[in-house]
Amino acid sequence: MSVENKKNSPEIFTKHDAEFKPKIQASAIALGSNIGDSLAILEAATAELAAIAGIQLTAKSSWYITKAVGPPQPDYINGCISLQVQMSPLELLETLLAIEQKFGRVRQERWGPRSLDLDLLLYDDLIIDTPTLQIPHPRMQERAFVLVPLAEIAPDWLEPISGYVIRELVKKVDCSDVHLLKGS
Ligand SMILES: Nc1ncnc2c1ncn2[C@@H]1O[C@H](COP(=O)(O)O)[C@@H](O)[C@H]1O
Ligand SMILES: Nc1nc2c(c(=O)[nH]1)N=C(COP(=O)(O)OP(=O)(O)O)CN2
Repeated sequence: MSVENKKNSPEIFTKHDAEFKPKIQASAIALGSNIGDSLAILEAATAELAAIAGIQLTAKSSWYITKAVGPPQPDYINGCISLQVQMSPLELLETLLAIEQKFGRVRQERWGPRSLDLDLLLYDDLIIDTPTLQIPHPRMQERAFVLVPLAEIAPDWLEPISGYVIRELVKKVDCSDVHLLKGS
């Protein structure tokens, strides 16, 4: 198959094809922060992403206060956005990592506190499994702090590994530690 055809057929991407630039695709991103002025950081990061060429913000969830999963640390603010992107999954990941850096993200312990975490959850119905990038995000199915905001903006999006849509996945997790941040 020609490169041009591969670009237009996301369903036949393989792990070796993550650098191909497709036409416009939908993507979902999870945002989280529990250090600094988290709400301001999350709003600014969203605006920063939306201003990038090749990215269009299509939906933004409410913000939620969530109990930290992992070692003891302050509560997080979490939310999700959906985008139309005209960049490859790898380019999108690099864009997210650059914005994390800009907002002072320091990588320390796994699941430790951070000023900004941006996770690439879904990219159309693509499945990618490489050392640097896994899509769908491998832990999204078990995370109420991801599924609750995602269900708000994309209830019918199919998570291609489980075969369930987001509104079904959110019913399978305990959402008692996820609370709407009033006014967001
Ligand atoms: N789907 C993904 N979204 C974000 N980061 C990913 C994804 N798949 C692999 N990665 C790698 O994870 C680290 C970032 O880890 P965090 O501690 O969650 O920020 C990054 O180096 C990616 O290569
Ligand atoms: N409530 C809440 N808890 C969390 C949150 C979060 O956003 N909200 N992010 C984490 C992410 O940890 P890390 O990025 O190190 O791991 P990952 O690669 O599994 O996403 C760990 N725990």
